[in-house]
Amino acid sequence: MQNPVPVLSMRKLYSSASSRQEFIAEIGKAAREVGFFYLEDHGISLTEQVKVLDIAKSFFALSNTAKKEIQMIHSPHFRGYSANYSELTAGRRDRREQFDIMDELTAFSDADIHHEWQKLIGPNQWPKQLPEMKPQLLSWQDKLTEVSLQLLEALCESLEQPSDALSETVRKGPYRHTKLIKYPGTSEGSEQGVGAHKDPGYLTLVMQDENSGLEVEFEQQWYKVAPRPGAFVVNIGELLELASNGYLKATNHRVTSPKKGVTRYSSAFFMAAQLDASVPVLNLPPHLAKQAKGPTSDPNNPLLNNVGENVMKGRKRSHPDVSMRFYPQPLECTSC
Ligand SMILES: O=C(O)CCC(=O)C(=O)O
Ligand SMILES: [Fe+2]
Repeated sequence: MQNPVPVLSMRKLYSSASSRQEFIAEIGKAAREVGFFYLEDHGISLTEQVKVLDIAKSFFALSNTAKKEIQMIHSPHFRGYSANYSELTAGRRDRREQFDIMDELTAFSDADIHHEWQKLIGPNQWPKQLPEMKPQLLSWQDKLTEVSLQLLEALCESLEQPSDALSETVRKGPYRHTKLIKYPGTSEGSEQGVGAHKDPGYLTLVMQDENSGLEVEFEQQWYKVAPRPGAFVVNIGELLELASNGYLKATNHRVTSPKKGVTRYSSAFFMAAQLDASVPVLNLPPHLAKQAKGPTSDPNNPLLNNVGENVMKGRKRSHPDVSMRFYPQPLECTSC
């Protein structure tokens, strides 16, 4: 079977009332059946996208010394550069270099910290060699937030809820996380660029360059999500699966390394509820509720009520070196 990921045009959301309803039906179907879709006509130009991929290329081309100056190991807030094989997914090392940012904020003073997850909040680390990177990526992050918030509203409508059914959970500002990623080629056949996983938040928007590598699991098979110029690849995260009691689907995906001589660049934007939010399980109408089989992830998943604690748990698991340096007690004890 060919690529099961459908293509949606966001323009429909702002055209006639009937196009809007069409979009809502399409996004609902895609989010339920595949958990992935391509998004076109989202208002972010190809030029802006290329600029972000270009700054990613410039960043990863900096010397190792320059990149190490802003390595994540210097940041208790899990921001900055990660070298190949330093991140773990499903317990295995990912062969990818990354640069992570989140909201640019001032860290809490120790006296104001009541929950460990508050330490996620703080400033980003930026390379002094590329002063344009900070304004460019922060503005990119804002634009992708706008798109994601509109998609979240459309998804609420597709569940026959008011469009603002989840707005309270992002009112103070959703939790946002942007990554620039470089996947180096390999002669080893298929290496783990990033291992199979579901994203934890509400929604993820991925921008790929012209090289494929992203794969999605659909009906127990892996499919390549080929790049589509100008389109974002959007996927549903576990928080939306839980909020819809499993009606919407958070889908496993992974990236396999490109072959020798090819380098793949991408950027992923993750949006979750604000860190102190309690996310409601939506009260679906009976005809949808009877198709909601409960989430495939752990039904006792504390994600719904402890967004911040869960983000922290995920960051520690992915970056054990940062965790060891700043949060030396064992993982199991994070909430004791
Ligand atoms: O690089 C990509 O295409 C996707 C990356 C991804 O799934 C992730 O970082 O969660
Ligand atoms: Fe992902």
